[in-house]
Amino acid sequence: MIELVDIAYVRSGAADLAGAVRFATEVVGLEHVDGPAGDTEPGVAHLRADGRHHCLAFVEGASGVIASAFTVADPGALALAETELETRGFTVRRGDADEARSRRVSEFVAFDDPFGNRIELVVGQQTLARPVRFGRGSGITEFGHLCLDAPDVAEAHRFWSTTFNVRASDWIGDAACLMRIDEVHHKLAVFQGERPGLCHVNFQVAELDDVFRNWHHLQEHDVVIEMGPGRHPQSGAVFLYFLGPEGLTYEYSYGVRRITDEAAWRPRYFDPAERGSIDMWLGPTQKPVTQPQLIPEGIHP
Ligand SMILES: CC(C)c1ccc(C(=O)O)c(O)c1O
Ligand SMILES: [Fe+2]
Repeated sequence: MIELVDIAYVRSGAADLAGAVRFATEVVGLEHVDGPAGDTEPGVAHLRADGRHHCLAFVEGASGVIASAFTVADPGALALAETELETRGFTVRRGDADEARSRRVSEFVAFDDPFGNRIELVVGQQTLARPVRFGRGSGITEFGHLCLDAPDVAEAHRFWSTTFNVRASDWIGDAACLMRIDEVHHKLAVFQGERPGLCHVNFQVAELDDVFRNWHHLQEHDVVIEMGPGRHPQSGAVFLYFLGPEGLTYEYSYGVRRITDEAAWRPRYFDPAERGSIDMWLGPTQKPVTQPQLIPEGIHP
């Protein structure tokens, strides 16, 4: 069993790098770490939401998700994870020094989950001591969760829960499974989708008011709102999903549940056909747009 400590980052290709960064900073509110005072790496932009050096990196090139990353405790745990994955039949590749540097980690390995989502396990993710210089006052407090697509959600849960310390917190029938790796109701979700890809990235905001202020801001900037404002009965969070450039769906949410009594929690099964199973406020719901998984030839960017 491989112990994940936290989510680390999402790495995405961007056909229009400047446009993707502009949206992430001016609309979403993230910090562009490599801005005027930052260290620059040609063709790569790092976006920050919390203590992590970045939680989103755009790499100039074809649109699509390159990888979704999780931290493990230390180099020993990474070496054990590498062996464990290979024993289970996965092809695991060690990132080289330049790739690790670009990810601001000391070491990482990459493999594809059984559905073709590229996953990276990292150690030594860089923390920045200085406060986040948010691009706008959207109220972001942290990178909340990431959601992947898989054609068979039950099978995806089987993979994640038997390979990693990942537990189901709640199910939305065969449409989605919300999974935790710590007290937070979910840091990983899987949504049913034909092909691998990134369903969305989530950012927690400080106040309920932030969700509604952001909603107005998005509307003023003609951003496509995919869902919300609404409230998920699973985590109890008030949510807002919107579509950014490069086909990347962002979610703001406020008030995610923490599961503090691990022994007492039992996953619940919501019926996706029940109105209200995704939004307790009964607003219109739709599957967020998925950013397709890029299938890199040879070396991952
Ligand atoms: C619609 C998706 C999979 C979903 C469902 C529930 C929550 C939540 O309880 O917070 C999410 O964050 C989701 O992204
Ligand atoms: Fe979400």
